[in-house]
Amino acid sequence: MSTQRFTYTYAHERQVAIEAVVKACRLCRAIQSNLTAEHKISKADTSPVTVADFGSQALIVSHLLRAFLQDAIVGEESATLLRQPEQASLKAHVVNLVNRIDPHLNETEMLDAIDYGAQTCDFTQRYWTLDPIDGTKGFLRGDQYAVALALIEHGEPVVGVLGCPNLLLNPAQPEQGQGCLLTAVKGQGAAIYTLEGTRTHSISVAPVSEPSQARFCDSVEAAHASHAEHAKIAELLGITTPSYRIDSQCKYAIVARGEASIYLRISPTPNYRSWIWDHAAGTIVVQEAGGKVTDMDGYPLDFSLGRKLFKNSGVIATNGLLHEIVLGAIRQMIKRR
Ligand SMILES: Nc1ncnc2c1ncn2[C@@H]1O[C@H](COP(=O)(O)OS(=O)(=O)O)[C@@H](OP(=O)(O)O)[C@H]1O
Ligand SMILES: [Mg+2]
Ligand SMILES: [Mg+2]
Ligand SMILES: [Mg+2]
Repeated sequence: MSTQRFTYTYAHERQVAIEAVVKACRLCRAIQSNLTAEHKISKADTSPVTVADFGSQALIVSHLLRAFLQDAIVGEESATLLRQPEQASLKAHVVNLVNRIDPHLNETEMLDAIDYGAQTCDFTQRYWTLDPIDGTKGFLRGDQYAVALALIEHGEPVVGVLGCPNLLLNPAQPEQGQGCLLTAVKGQGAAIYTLEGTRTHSISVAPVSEPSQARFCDSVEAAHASHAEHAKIAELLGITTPSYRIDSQCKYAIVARGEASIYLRISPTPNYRSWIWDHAAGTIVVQEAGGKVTDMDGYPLDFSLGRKLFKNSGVIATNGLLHEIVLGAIRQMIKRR
C-alpha cells in the first residue's frame, strides 16, 4: 500500500495576504503623497502613528477575516485613541480614507477590525502578525516604509508579504518604477510582485562570501539601532563602504534581493526586545531567498512567546554565507565593550 504525504502549500493564505497588503499600500501611498503636520499623532509611548497606520490595519484585518474567520491576528495598533470622544474628527478621517479603498466597511466594523488586532492569542498556535506601517518615522519623512504581514505557525513564519511602496520594483531596471511586494512561503522560495499584486520574478540573496566585499544595511533612526556598534562590527569585518541606511523592513527586502548582504540591528536601548511584527515577514522573505536570520547570539527568532521576541536580543540577517563570520565579529565587539 502506498502512502502519500500531503504537503500544505498555503496558496490561499498567500493570495489573501497579497490582496490585503495591496489594498493597504494603495491607502498608504495616497496619504504619503499628501502628508501634512496634522497627520503625525503621538502614541502613549511617544512613538508616532498616523491615519494611514490605523487605516492599513483596518483594511488588512477585515480582508483576512473574510477568508479566515477563525484566525487570530496580532497587529501593532489599537482603536483606543480613535474611540475617544475628542478624536471624532480623526476617526472620521480614517473612515473616509478606508472607504475610498473598501466602501463596505462602516465605522463600527472599522474600529472593531483595528481592535481585533489588539487582542492576545495562543502564540504557540497559528496566528497572523501585522505591522500596518513599519517605519512610521520614514513614512512621515517621505522615505521608505513597509506594510508587513506574516502567518506564524508553531513559533515560526510560514507565509510573509512585505509591501514596499517606495522601493524600486527591479533595481536592475529602474525605469520600471517604484513600488513592489515581496512574498515568501516556507519551502517555496521568495518572489517580487508589483504593487497591484502581479508576480514578476523570483529573488535570491547575493553570493558574497568575502566579508570585506559585503554591503551592510541598518536603520536610519539612531534611536532604533546602535550605529556606533554597527560601525565597529563593519570595521572588524573589513567593510569600508558606509552602511545603506534605510527605514523599516525594506532592510530585509534589500538583503533578500542581493542589494546588501548583511542587516545589523543591535538596539541602543539595553534589554530592548523587538515586537514580533517588526521582523516576522522580513525573516521569512530573507530565509526563502537563501539567507539566514538570527538574534545577535545566533539563536533563531522565537515568535511563540507573545507580542515581543522575549528571548532574542538584537537581529542579524545575512545572505547565509556570511552569517557565522558576522556573529564572530559581534562576539569580538561585545568582548571589547
Ligand atoms: N529602541 C528601539 N530599538 C529598536 N527598535 C525600536 C526601538 N524603538 C522603536 N523601535 C522599532 O523600530 C521600528 C522601525 O525601525 P527601523 O529601524 O526599521 O526604521 S527607522 O529607520 O527607524 O525608521 C519601529 O516600528 P514602527 O513603530 O512600526 O515604525 C519600532 O517598533
Ligand atoms: Mg509604531
Ligand atoms: Mg514596525
Ligand atoms: Mg508600525
